[in-house]
Amino acid sequence: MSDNGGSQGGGGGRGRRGTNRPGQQGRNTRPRQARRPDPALASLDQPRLAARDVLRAVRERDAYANLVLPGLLRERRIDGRDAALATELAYGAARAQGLLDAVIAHAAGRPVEEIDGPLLDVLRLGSYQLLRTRVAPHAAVATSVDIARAESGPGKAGFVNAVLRRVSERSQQEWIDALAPSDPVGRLAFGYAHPTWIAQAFADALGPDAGELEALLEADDTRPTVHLVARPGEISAEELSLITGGDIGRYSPYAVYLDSGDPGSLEPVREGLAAVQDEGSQLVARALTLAELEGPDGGRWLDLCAGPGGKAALLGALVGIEGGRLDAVEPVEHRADLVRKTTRELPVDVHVADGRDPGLAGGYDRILVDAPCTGLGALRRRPESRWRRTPSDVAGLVTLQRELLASAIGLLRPGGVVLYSTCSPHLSETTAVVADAVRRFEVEELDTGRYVPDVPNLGGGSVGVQLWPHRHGTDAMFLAALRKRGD
Ligand SMILES: C[S@@+](CC[C@H](N)C(=O)[O-])C[C@H]1O[C@@H](n2cnc3c(N)ncnc32)[C@H](O)[C@@H]1O
Repeated sequence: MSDNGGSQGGGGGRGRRGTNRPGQQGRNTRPRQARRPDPALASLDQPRLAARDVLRAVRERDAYANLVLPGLLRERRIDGRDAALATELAYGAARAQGLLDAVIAHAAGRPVEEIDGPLLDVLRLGSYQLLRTRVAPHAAVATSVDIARAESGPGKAGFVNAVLRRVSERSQQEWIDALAPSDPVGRLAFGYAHPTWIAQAFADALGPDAGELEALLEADDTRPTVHLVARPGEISAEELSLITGGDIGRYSPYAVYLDSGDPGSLEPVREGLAAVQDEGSQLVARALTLAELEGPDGGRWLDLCAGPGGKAALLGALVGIEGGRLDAVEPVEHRADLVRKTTRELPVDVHVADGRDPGLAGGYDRILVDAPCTGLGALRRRPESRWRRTPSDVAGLVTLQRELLASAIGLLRPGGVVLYSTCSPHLSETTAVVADAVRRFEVEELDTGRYVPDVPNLGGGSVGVQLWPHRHGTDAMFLAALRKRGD
């Protein structure tokens, strides 16, 4: 599913107002109940132990690193530089897992599946430091061996020591030269820690600009800047920038970029005047408001896939300025709750329903279909997700995307506009879904680039607009505006 995030890809983040990422429902995202402190672990390097515990939660219980880590840091009172180190190591090792595992397997002389899980976590942590940070090699090895010894005994610690020493014999580039596949896409994918099928999907979406694949993968292999949205009618981007010290965004009139720090601790975020939201998501919501209708805008707007509510909050604020109302549909109860919280005090009505048949009267002027998707455009924000997704995820999502877009078109009034968006650039989820709708229904595609004004480099694609991390610093959001033909 697409996201949002610290969460940004699909809308809001994890500020006090409680936004969450799409696609995270049903996961065990809470830090486990604090265990009784183990005296053997108390003497270990605490930031590294925290990072290791995050890797373990990701491996053992399918947890999301970016939701587990903040709780762990709070619970263990790890802050300042230690918190920054734990964050860098946990997210970095989760993101680079495929590359690290190939190196570990080679150094250990066996597939990683044959290495005990708890030792593999420690090896990933140590290898990440050796290959991708400036941590001194002896410190990377010694701290990892200490963790393995405290938990698994001296024999296992010896194994960790031997493998990490072998890893340390080559630089990251030397390992890439030795182990990467020889085909160009596979090689880039390996070096920038992406599954090859995802790099290939990116290359396909770049099309004639596929020469940018390396720049894209590099941007996608880096921790992103946090983007804030200044809620219209509550605070301006200028005021938010003054209060937070962040820079005003380049493209969205509501965006402010934060270099560092915990956005949840900022007063405007705590008070609900601002929230974490990728600038690309802001542009998507704004594009719906700018698209040209035929006939006047009656102020009946609909967000058909609203949870957790990042875009609904922006749309609710904007429709409210014109005296209109937004209906927000979300089938997952706890995500609908997040929409309610995020849109409190806005002219928004939340409906727990399936967007394919939401039971609402038609005749909407503007509809957003921010469809559930693979989220391949927001991998930067969800460190481990690239290693969880599989090509087989795509087909089921495409069916749902087509059905949701068809439902939206049915709910539009003639002359009304639907904006279809995904935080995935995968062509099956983007241009193919739109082309299918244009073929099957009485809709015309509008020139979507006009609704993201002043955003350069939108490429020459024939359908919709594709934003890219390496070009725009946003998640790889796709958007296309369709207008229903008049009677
Ligand atoms: C990409 S997210 C939307 C993000 C949201 N627009 C935001 O900005 O916060 C997709 C959402 O669609 C919801 N969804 C899944 N199946 C759906 C369906 N059949 N009808 C409507 N929404 C659905 C998911 O639960 C998820 O919350």
